[in-house]
Amino acid sequence: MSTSIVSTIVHILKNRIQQGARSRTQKAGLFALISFLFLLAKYPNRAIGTRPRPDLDGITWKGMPLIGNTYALIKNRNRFLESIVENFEKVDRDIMSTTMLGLGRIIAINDPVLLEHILKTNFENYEKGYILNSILSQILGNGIFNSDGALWKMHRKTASHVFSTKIYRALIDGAFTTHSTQLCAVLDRAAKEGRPVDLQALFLRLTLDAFAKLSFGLEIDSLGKDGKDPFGSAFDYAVVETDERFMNPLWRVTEHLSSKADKMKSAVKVVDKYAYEAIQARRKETPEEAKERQGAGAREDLLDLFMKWRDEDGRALNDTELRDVFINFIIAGRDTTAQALSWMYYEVMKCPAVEKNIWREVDQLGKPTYEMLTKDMRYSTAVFMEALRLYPPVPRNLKTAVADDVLPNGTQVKAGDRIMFSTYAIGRNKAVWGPQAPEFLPERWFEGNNIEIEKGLLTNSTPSNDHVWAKVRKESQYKFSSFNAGPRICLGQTFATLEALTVINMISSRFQFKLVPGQGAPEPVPSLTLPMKNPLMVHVIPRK
Ligand code: HEM
Repeated sequence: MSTSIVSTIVHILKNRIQQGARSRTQKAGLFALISFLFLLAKYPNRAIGTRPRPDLDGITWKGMPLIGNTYALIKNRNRFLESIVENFEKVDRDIMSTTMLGLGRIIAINDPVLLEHILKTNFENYEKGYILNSILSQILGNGIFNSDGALWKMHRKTASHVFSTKIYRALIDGAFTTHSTQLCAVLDRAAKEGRPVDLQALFLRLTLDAFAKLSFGLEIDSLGKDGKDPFGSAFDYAVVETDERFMNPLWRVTEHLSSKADKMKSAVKVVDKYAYEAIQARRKETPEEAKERQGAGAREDLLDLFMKWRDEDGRALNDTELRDVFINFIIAGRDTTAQALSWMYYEVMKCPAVEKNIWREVDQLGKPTYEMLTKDMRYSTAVFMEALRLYPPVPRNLKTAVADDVLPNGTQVKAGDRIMFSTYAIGRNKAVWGPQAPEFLPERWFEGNNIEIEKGLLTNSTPSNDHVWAKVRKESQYKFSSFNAGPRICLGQTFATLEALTVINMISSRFQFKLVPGQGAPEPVPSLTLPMKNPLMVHVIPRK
């Protein structure tokens, strides 16, 4: 319906109201109709509340009256990431403007140059913002993922002290190896009993145990227990439900009308219990007990550091604030690495040449050490990076512009616009990664290999001797953005890589995995991270 027709109808109706006396109901009905038609005229192809943006005409994805692109985005919710990739390919551009109820104008970008501008060059202008904060705060509170400005700086600065080479060495000798050994025992048992296992669930248990111990001194021991993992189940539920809010502008109402609000509350309560127990236990600890826990190196964990923090008035963090630290770091430390390992092993199981190369590498190495993981496990590092490129555990992100800005390609951004970028889509963008972008090719990570590589081309070379394997390519943070980039780059990048390499070293030297037939290709479930929808069922076969 064209704007001028609607305006004429509105005009006629207005006159009619003024002309004759009407009953109250009639007046209300007419008023509602006029308001509706007025809105229709004002928002003919974009969501209510958004401004017309003729400057974005060339990149705008035309929407429906009043709701803009809301329906199209919700319709694709279950394959949202794939649809981003497809839409960018369809328009053959790396920028797109849409509007959505609740989120307003969203400018989606798919280009490392634009990403660098948002994440680094004009970093101060793009914040997480109010909408993101209100959606995430029930689970993440005001933790590092959900904060901006001074609060974010406090979290970042305090936490950064935990990530040092000294700690990494201790972790490889301790938690990483201990938990990987425990995982090997679980796999051993499954192999002996001929019982398939869910590899994704096991990786999640391993990373939860390792990170809870390291960060908050918690002994969750989910790997050692059979049956349900109460923390993991509650946490997963809360993360998936939280993500759903992005696609539902009325989530506050609909959650209350269904049983979701109560279920969400219960899930958060379960998660909180772990956090508060750890905090209480630490508050009760005597100086002698603290000394014993920290060991000879007086190593402080995350909880120690955040409990020691004081603002300029000497105020310490309260229990709720410490709880937020816990939850934010658990999502960072548990889900991401476990999901990356799950997607990686899925790809490895599909490609015997890659599997063989990993074996060649790990079979000539002994027990993991810091030097070995950082220098000698180059092929495995490439395999892990390749999995992160195609399956980034934080697959998309949203920022809000604080003030007007102009992107390097000339696109105008107005204050309040949202910028959406999907690391998943950038990782599959052929203009960025070459024609073989959608393929799993660890070889692309080696210097000297151009993008036209053949799968398994290097199968017959020997990883540690061949010059081709000499150095893993260091890509720009904006091209390979799976760990984010700029001032908010992932704090746990080295932690995650070393943990994953320890796991790969220890399990691939002892076991081969084979996909249980008939389960189909894994699909990601829409979430804040990138879990597989179904269990990743594998047969475990001892190698030696
Ligand atoms: C493969 C594993 C991992 C991947 C792919 C990954 C990726 C990311 C990404 C994309 C972000 C930016 C998120 C955002 O701003 O919304 C991020 C932030 C962060 N990550 Fe990781 N991460 C991984 C593992 C870890 C681990 C193991 C830790 C902790 C030990 C960690 C700690 C953090 C922290 C603290 C931030 C917040 C940084 C900030 O906002 O300043 N990450 N990570």
